[in-house]
Amino acid sequence: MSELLSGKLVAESIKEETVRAVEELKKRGVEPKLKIIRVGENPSDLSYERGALKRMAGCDIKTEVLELDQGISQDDFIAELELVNKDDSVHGILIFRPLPKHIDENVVKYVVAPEKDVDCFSPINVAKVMEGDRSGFAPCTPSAVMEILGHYNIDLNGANTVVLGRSMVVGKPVSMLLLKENATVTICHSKTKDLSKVAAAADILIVGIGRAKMVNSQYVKEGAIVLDVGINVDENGKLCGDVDFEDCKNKAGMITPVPGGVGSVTTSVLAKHVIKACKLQIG
Ligand SMILES: NC(=O)C1=CN([C@@H]2O[C@H](COP(=O)(O)OP(=O)(O)OC[C@H]3O[C@@H](n4cnc5c(N)ncnc54)[C@H](OP(=O)(O)O)[C@@H]3O)[C@@H](O)[C@H]2O)C=CC1
Ligand SMILES: Nc1nc(=O)c2c([nH]1)NC[C@@H]1CN(c3ccc(C(=O)N[C@@H](CCC(=O)O)C(=O)O)cc3)C=[N+]21
Repeated sequence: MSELLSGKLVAESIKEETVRAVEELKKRGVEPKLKIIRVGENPSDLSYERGALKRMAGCDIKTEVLELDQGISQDDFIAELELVNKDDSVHGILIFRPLPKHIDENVVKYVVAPEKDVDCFSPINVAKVMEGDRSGFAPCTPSAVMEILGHYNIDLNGANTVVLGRSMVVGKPVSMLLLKENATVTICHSKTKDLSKVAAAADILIVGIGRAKMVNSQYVKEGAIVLDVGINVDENGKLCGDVDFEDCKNKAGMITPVPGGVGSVTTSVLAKHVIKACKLQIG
């Protein structure tokens, strides 16, 4: 059995740092606050919301959920978002995505205040991730991957890293964050030829494709480090990743489980980002 990369452990260590930072802010009379904006009742939004609320409570970060009707017009959504932008008591804004189809994300993304945009929706923050400028906010999930690699002192310098998936939520930003740390990055997607062969060349394999247990031991080089970003529900209704953990656990050198892996670090990063946003805004 390979070494388990424990997201829970990493989450706990980020949480401790965050709790201390919140205490400091409160001494200065500042109460950090996150506003979650949810349109409708998408189950995956609700599941993230539950985890986020629990984590924020554990860090003593005030959190409010703005629940908007599934049918809200784009103009009304923008008006609501502008109110949150202007509200000085709110330091961080998390908008659940994807938004309903009638609300154009390519319009709305320009509205969210970049200094409050804790999950990298604004093009300003996307550009900063591309440029390797750490002054903005990278999305929480890719940042969680980096936190795990950092916590376990995994050397990225020149490391042969393969990322499966190229979404704006996971694959693309994590690739840019890895590149910033001088990893050599190969980005794969649904059109990649000989996917298992490309993956099996990696020293570090990051998987975010949304295909339950698709990545088996054929995709994994002996001793490779495997981080599974996937969150799916298997045939028995249990949470599982995009990696077939049972098949890969002996071949990989280090591997994240699901649950208890990357997903459990995401909300800790969210809390960390709220504190960063708060500090940015109070100066
Ligand atoms: N841990 C957490 O907190 C979070 C976890 N997730 C999870 O991460 C996973 C990915 O999410 P997300 O990026 O939003 O998903 P998307 O569906 O937006 O993107 C999936 C990506 O994987 C690629 N892909 C899909 N099927 C294959 C395949 N058979 N072979 C190779 N590449 C493939 C797609 O390629 P193409 O571009 O060619 O279509 C695409 O780039 C999901 O399991 C999701 O639940 C997501 C957000 C947060
Ligand atoms: N702007 C935005 N950013 C997101 O990151 C985002 C989003 N919108 N919309 C919804 C999806 C879905 N998503 C989940 C994350 C964790 C769990 C989850 O189940 N987490 C478990 C832990 C899982 C584990 O331990 O691996 C928990 O919190 O207990 C589910 C869903 C994020 N999303």
